[in-house]
Formats: sequence, structure tokens, C-alpha cells
Amino acid sequence: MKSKSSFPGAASCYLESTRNMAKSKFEYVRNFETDDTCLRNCYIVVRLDGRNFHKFAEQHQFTKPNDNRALGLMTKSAQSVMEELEDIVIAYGQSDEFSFVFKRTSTWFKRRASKLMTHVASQFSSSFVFYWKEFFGEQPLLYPPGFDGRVVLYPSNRNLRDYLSWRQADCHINNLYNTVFWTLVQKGGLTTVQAEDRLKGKLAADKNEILFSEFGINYNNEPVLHRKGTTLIWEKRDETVTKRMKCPNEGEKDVAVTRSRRTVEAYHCDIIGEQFWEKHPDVLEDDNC
Ligand SMILES: Nc1nc2c(ncn2[C@@H]2O[C@H](COP(=O)(O)OP(=O)(O)OP(=O)(O)O)[C@@H](O)[C@H]2O)c(=O)[nH]1
Ligand SMILES: [Mg+2]
Ligand SMILES: [Mg+2]
Repeated sequence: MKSKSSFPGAASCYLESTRNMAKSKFEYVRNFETDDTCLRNCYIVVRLDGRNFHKFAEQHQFTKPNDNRALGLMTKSAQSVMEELEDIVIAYGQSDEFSFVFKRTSTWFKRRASKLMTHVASQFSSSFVFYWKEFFGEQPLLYPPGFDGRVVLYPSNRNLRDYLSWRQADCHINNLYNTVFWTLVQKGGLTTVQAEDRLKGKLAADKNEILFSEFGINYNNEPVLHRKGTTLIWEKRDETVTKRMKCPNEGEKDVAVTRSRRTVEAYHCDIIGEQFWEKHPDVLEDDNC
């Protein structure tokens, strides 16, 4: 470092000291930060998952196998994430998880993985607590829930659709198992150990058969929310409001004004097949961007 005496005037002395203040000798620690910029042109997926929700569900008396209050709260929190953060084009959730897809051309937070993931996780967690009462009423939240997050990049529309299909297939597999398992316990009088034994090595067709022949339940008639999970996308909706306006020669008058508003809409439908994507062609960008 230069000594003060090497500077001729007071003005340059001041300049040097402010420069030193802005760049302290500690500045070098910045270079320890690693670059986590997400590769260009890829969809950025942030998946959150509830921490130890097995215990959280028990302690908050979630109904088995599906608790509509909990699923509603997860969806509301995911909607808040989409509304508050930029560039999320689609989100998919089931059980205690939600995946958020940033558009492939997003430049939000310079595509820094840690920034994107932590913003999603914190907005989701705070919303989960903030809206708790709306879904659970007077039942208290016993402790602060947490969510882990990860970032995965998908370079093509096919890869991204396969990712979402994988999560929805997981929803189906788990829900079919859980539906039979809890039916055997709740309606069949089996213990949880007996129900587990009964289902060991059973295929999907066997599980459907148990439900149908022993309990008269057609799995396909089970709630679509539980079988398919929740998909959130942006949609344009026309909204008509009445406005009081001043009209020449007529004085004040009520006038209907229609404007187009973007809102987050929830679907509980198949996203593995073509139909959903053909119906919503704007969700994905072209593969040759
Ligand atoms: N009863 C009930 N339990 C649920 C519901 N949704 C999620 N869960 C519970 O949450 C768990 C989620 O599974 P995981 O995410 O694999 O496990 P976890 O206990 O959260 O553990 P980590 O994610 O590894 O921290 C399920 O196994 C259920 O025990 C629900 O609607 N009803
Ligand atoms: Mg979990
Ligand atoms: Mg999970």
C-alpha cells in the first residue's frame, strides 16, 4: 500500500482513502465465491420437498392417505411463488413437493442457481406459514416447517416433459399404493404391518383388483387431485369491471370495462400425454432458441 506522503495534494489523498475504503484488504475473499450460472437455453427446474413431512403430517393430524387442506396449502404457496417471482412458466406439485420451471430464456438473477433456488424456497416456506390458517383454521402450526431445494437443468422440451411426466408417474404410483394400503387398514381392519405384507410384490393391476373386488372401489373414480397432482400455469382471463366515468353531455355514467389479466390457474389433469400441451402451446418455448 502507498504511503500518504507520496501524494502531493489533499484532494488525491482523499481519493485514495475512499478508494481504499471501497476496496478493503478483505476484498479478495469475494474470489472464493463459485460461479453457479445456469447453462443458457436450458429450462431451470427448482424442486422443493418438505423436510421430514412424515413427522409433520403425523403431528398435524393430516388425513390419510391424502389431506386436502395440506394439498390446498401447498398449491396456494406455489401460486404465491409464481406470482411473486419472475419467469416461472409452469409448476407441478404432489405430496410434499413442488417443481417450478423457469423459462429457458430467463435472465432473472443472471441465472444464478443459488439465488433462484433460495428465492423459491423462502417465498414458498413463508407463504406456507402465512396461509396456514386459511386451510387449517384454528388448528395450530406446531413448529416452523422447512423445505429443501435443488436445481436441475433440462436442455430440450422432451427432457423437460419427461421430467414432469416422471413426477406425475411418481404421484400415481404412490397414490395407488397409499390408497390400497389405507383402505386395507381403515376398511379391511388390517394392521399396518399386515397391509404392508399383503402388498409386497403386488403389481398395479393387483392393487386395482384388491380395491375393486374387496372394497367396490374403482381407482379411476378416486379424486383427480390425488391421482394427478396439481399443475399451475399462467392464463389470460378477461375481467369485466364497472367503472364510473364522465361522459360528454351525459354526466357520470357506469361503464363496463373489460381487460385481460394474467392469473395462475390450477389443473388436475394428465400432463404425460399430448393433450395438455396441445391445449396450452404457449407454456414451452421453441427448441431452437
Ligand atoms: N397423511 C398424509 N401424509 C402426507 C400427505 N402428504 C405428504 N405426507 C407425508 O409426507 C411424506 C413425504 O414423503 P418424503 O418427502 O419422501 O419424506 P419426508 O418424511 O418428507 O422426508 P424428507 O423429504 O427426506 O425430509 C409422506 O411419506 C407422508 O408421510 C398427506 O396428504 N397426508
Ligand atoms: Mg419430504
Ligand atoms: Mg416428498
